[in-house]
Amino acid sequence: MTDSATQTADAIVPVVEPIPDPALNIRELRSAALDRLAEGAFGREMWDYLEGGSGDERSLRWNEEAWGEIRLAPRCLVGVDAIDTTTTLFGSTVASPIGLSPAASHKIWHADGELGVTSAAEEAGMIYCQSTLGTVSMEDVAGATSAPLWFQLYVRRDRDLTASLVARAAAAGYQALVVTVDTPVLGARDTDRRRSVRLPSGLSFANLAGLTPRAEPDLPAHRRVYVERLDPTLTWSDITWLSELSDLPVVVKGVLRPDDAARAIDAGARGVWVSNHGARNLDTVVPTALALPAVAAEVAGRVPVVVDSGIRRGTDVLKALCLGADAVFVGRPYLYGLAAAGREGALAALHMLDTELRMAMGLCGAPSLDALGPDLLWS
Ligand SMILES: Cc1cc2nc3c(=O)[nH]c(=O)nc-3n(C[C@H](O)[C@H](O)[C@H](O)COP(=O)(O)O)c2cc1C
Ligand SMILES: CCCCC(=O)C(=O)O
Repeated sequence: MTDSATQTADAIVPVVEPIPDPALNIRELRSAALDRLAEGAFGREMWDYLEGGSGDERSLRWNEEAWGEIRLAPRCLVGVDAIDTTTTLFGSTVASPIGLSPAASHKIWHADGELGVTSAAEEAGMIYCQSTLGTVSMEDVAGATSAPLWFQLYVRRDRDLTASLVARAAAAGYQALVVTVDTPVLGARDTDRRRSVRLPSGLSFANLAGLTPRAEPDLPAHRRVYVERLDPTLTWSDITWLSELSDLPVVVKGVLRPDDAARAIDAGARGVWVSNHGARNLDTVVPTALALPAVAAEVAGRVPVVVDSGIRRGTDVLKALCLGADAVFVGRPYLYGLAAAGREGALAALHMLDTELRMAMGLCGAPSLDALGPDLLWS
């Protein structure tokens, strides 16, 4: 037996820090993100901005629950030794139907920021959609990656400035213009309102650098950061204008109703994105798992249907594909990874979802995406 009193310091104090168990799933990555952010000066503020929903956060809970509640009816004895998840969207063939939803200001969670995340998307073979409100410019993102890129547009009141963003996205090689239509005004994001969410010093909205917007209404300081960047006058005629403005296919993000999906296509959109913005805007809004089937039925294959909000497992991805989505995007999951461990954490999140999707496809007797259909859902 060792007498602890005679042990040397080296024997008592571990020389190497214990390595934390790597997170195995998005829930564990979420905990890791929370732990890491809790150490930083503005960590709690940044966590609340990442995680929060609007109002009483009912839709935030529903989003995840609604995917979870759909039950699977797997086929057996199909032969699933080779699983193929490749798909083609707007002319680009990608390894996975999972994509990265646009999210503002990645650098507030980790210095790796947008470049780290796009590098992870490239390695995972997934589409990255950059936000208008990125902390790295769209040109710098495009110059640093060969990942397929889409550009998310917040239409500005100043249409000349808006048109200049679209022209830059086209010139920089983005492959689609995602127009967010579910945020004409800001919702009841109570935690952000209480904490006056703002960009930490040293960071800026790089796409908007040097652009002076037309004078906008006077707002209290805490509402300026985001509200100034929204346009409550947006209507369907703007979708037509945008779809004629460049060759970029316009994808309308934030559709929840079949009649709006039909109007989007009539207005010139070449893609429909079913989203409730991760329940960050309108509380008690329908979860996308419930909205998707009717939208997909209305679209009927005329244009690609994308879905996001509440996807946390490969089984959620599989269910969305069975319900008619052509691609399934995630927001918070890769941001948890980014906040927990920068580029490597974001990559871990993408690998988790990809691995789980492949497992679910194998277990459901669906070796390729075209084998996924509503018959795999228990009714
Ligand atoms: C922190 C954060 C910032 C976001 N910023 C944007 C944005 O700039 N533009 C946009 O269209 N959507 C934005 N979204 C919404 C996402 O694109 C996406 O619709 C949502 O996160 C999907 O839900 P999920 O987080 O449950 O996956 C943001 C979401 C989060 C969590
Ligand atoms: C005004 C919206 C700011 C970015 C965003 O879309 C989000 O935080 O969800």
